[in-house]
Amino acid sequence: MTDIDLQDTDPDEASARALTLIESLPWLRRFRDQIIVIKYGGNAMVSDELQDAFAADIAYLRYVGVQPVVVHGGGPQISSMLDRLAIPSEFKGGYRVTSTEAISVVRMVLTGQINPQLVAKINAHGPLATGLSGEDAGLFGGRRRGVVIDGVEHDLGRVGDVVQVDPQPIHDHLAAGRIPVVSSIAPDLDNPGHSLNVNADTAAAALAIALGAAKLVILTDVAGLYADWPRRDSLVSHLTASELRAMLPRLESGMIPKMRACLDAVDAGVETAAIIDGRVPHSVLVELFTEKGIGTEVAAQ
Ligand SMILES: Nc1ncnc2c1ncn2[C@@H]1O[C@H](COP(=O)(O)OP(=O)(O)O)[C@@H](O)[C@H]1O
Ligand SMILES: CC(=O)N[C@@H](CCC(=O)OP(=O)(O)O)C(=O)O
Repeated sequence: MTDIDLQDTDPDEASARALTLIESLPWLRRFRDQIIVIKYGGNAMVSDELQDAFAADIAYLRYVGVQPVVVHGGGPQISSMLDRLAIPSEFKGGYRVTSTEAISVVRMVLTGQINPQLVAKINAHGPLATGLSGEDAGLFGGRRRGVVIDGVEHDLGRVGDVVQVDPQPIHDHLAAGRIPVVSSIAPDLDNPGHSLNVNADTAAAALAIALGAAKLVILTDVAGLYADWPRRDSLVSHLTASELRAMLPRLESGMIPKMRACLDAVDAGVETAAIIDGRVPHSVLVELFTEKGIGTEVAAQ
């Protein structure tokens, strides 16, 4: 046993720490046994410190009785691998135009590199996480999509939407006490044997809906949604689904799939969806277990 020097214990500091812990009580109660889908974007993975903090948050959720499900992206990591291999890559309307050559690199980076790396980081806290891709056990079914920019339809190549989800493989892992970590690749339903590159925000929303998740949390590289981007004083902390619907046509590039994902999730019955700053270590815990949260929260009302 360690001796505690009572003279070193500052009662004010101890109370402040206790307040932070007790503030989490209603949220621990609210989310206990609930499924929460957390989308981890490539921009929030840029340092070992951030990845370690994220992995600790996910393990924490599991140990307090939440059922976390992680969906990850890796846009910047895919871009740098495509650059190294001299494969051209461009974005249209927030989606990567993905050639036949590029899709195998996307799959290699997401399912082959980022996914096992994240699983290993979470498993540093116990034998908890298991990796899977949207191609495993019929989890996702995808269909190709294009994008409309200024009224003109653009082809995106091997890019798709998740149009079908079989939540059973995820439920099986959750029932076994595991944390599923999912990469955003889907089999092409119209072209058996081929895969599609799915935006990870879109994949996370489809999974949250199919699982009946209590909340969707999306980590990104800004403090949240700015009503008047890039004016720093226009950060929105809470908005309703109808306010977001009205704002959607005015949003730019990367924010479009993200806010669309939040809206789709809330419209389909996920109680709340939040965009949070993945550059802030432990932002997942702050969002879930404090009264004020962090970032932008979307709710039906
Ligand atoms: N209204 C807005 N509010 C916040 N960020 C915005 C907005 N419009 C555009 N952005 C841009 O969207 C980016 C986030 O999208 P993206 O880069 O696709 O993120 P991620 O890689 O996390 O999926 C921000 O870094 C910011 O530059
Ligand atoms: C179609 C499409 O754009 N797919 C994304 C998939 C990865 C992703 O979404 O990663 P982030 O979450 O880090 O942005 C891409 O190729 O970059």
